[in-house]
Amino acid sequence: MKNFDAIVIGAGQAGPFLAARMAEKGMKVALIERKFLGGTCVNAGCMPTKTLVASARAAHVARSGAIYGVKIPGEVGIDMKVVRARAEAVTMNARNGLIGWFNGMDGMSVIYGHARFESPKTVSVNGETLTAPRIFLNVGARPVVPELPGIDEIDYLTSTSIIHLDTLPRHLAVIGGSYIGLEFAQMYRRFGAEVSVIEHGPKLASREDEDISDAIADILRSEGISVHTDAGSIAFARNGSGVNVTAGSAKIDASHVLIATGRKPNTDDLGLDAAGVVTDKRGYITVDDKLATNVEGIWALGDCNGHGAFTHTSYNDFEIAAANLLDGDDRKLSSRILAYALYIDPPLGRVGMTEKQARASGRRIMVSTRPMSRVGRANERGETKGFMKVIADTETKEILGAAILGIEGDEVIHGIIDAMNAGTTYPTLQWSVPIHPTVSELIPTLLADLKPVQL
Ligand SMILES: Cc1cc2nc3c(=O)[nH]c(=O)nc-3n(C[C@H](O)[C@H](O)[C@H](O)COP(=O)(O)OP(=O)(O)OC[C@H]3O[C@@H](n4cnc5c(N)ncnc54)[C@H](O)[C@@H]3O)c2cc1C
Ligand SMILES: NC(=O)c1ccc[n+]([C@@H]2O[C@H](COP(=O)([O-])OP(=O)(O)OC[C@H]3O[C@@H](n4cnc5c(N)ncnc54)[C@H](O)[C@@H]3O)[C@@H](O)[C@H]2O)c1
Repeated sequence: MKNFDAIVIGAGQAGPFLAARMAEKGMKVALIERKFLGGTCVNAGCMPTKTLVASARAAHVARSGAIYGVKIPGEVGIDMKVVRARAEAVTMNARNGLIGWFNGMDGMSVIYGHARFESPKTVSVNGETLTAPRIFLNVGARPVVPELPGIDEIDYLTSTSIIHLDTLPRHLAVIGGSYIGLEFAQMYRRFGAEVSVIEHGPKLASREDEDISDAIADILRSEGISVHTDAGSIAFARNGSGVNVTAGSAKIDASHVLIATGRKPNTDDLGLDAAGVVTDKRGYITVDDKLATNVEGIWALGDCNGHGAFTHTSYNDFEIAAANLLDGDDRKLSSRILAYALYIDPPLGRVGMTEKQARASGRRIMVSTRPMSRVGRANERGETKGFMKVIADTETKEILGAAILGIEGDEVIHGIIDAMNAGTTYPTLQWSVPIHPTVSELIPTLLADLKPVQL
């Protein structure tokens, strides 16, 4: 049996940083990872996909050159091998950066292998037993593949395998119309594939307000993507080297199928029963406001606790755990204001409540919207799709939430994220003096247009 002061299982976006902080404090730490340091974000998520999105945008801008008076002789072509190699290089730089950082770190043992609990204080990996008074779980999640008729007869892609594709599909059918599905749908359309999105719900990106979901669908349709919502029963049949996809009355002759129907936590093969750790019925580990599980000395961070499914929420879990356990601070999960972006182009930046959630909260609310076509910067850049929206509390004047679907929306939203985290009310933010010409300069104008809504 090997003794440690702490064991971290999973090297995603929380575990490595917490392990390093603990080692820095003089603790003897084991960091166990079954695949690659950096987890999903670095190896199969944000970093490769956003690199691919950048290639897709370059193709789109090149094709749009004529609008700007830029002449490109001949057709814009895509070299998928180069596209793939770029994403691979970004991943490898980040992964190797982590490997280099951990190499020779005092007090740190990085162990590659699949870890399982044997008891609340012991974990087995590669046939060895390790023990520690503190165990941190950062095991992440993986794609869900629904048992749809015919799925076992076909070759399908998931978000993990599609990033290794270095050829262009003739027709990509994307099952699932949320973050993963929509980012890949637009990307592959811009690479030159035909793309159909099949979503069984009534709206794309269904966590958003309907006006946002509708605007997203318009953006994708305007680029020639077929969008099928309320898709009815979905089934697959092999057709030579391709796949016939049926979705209600729609029939799609696809060459490739991407399954993007959600993710599930990697908690089913972790021996949680041996430790007595409780999960909810979907397998997410139950944690309190300080990320502690029901078993003393075991914490769960990142996607596996179901309180966020983003890199920044996982990293924030590390910050909360480190602040409480190492710095004598008192940080809580419930203080986090959720923000995220959807990286279609133009992107959607989001923070706080949707209008739907604000209405359901029973508050008296005010809402303001502004189309990007009335934003000077967007007109100058020739990219006027989308709109901005903000929701505020009529009585307290708090900003409750915002959505910026438009050029630089993922960056512009940070003005509102910062204001909300600082507790700034909308009348104060209205008096900021932003820079011209920017998209952000319209935020005070947007706030000035807040109108009460009928509940
Ligand atoms: C295609 C895609 C695009 C995304 N884009 C974005 C984005 O733009 N922005 C954003 O914020 N988020 C994005 N995400 C989500 C983001 O990647 C995750 O939320 C993020 O990686 C946080 O994960 P984590 O730290 O919880 O764990 P992960 O990063 O999933 O890491 C968990 C690690 O634990 C390891 N592991 C699991 N079980 C065991 C075990 N028993 N023993 C040893 N090791 C184990 C795994 O191998 C893995 O390395 C994207 C996800 C996908 C799939
Ligand atoms: N930009 C980002 O931050 C980003 C990008 C990609 C992924 N992610 C993370 O990855 C997670 C998973 O993303 P996702 O898009 O796979 O999942 P999701 O849970 O967000 O969406 C899944 C979608 O698939 C649909 N669906 C489910 N079953 C279906 C079926 N049988 N047929 C047709 N449609 C079906 C759902 O209605 C939903 O719209 C997200 O929660 C997100 O946090 C984040």
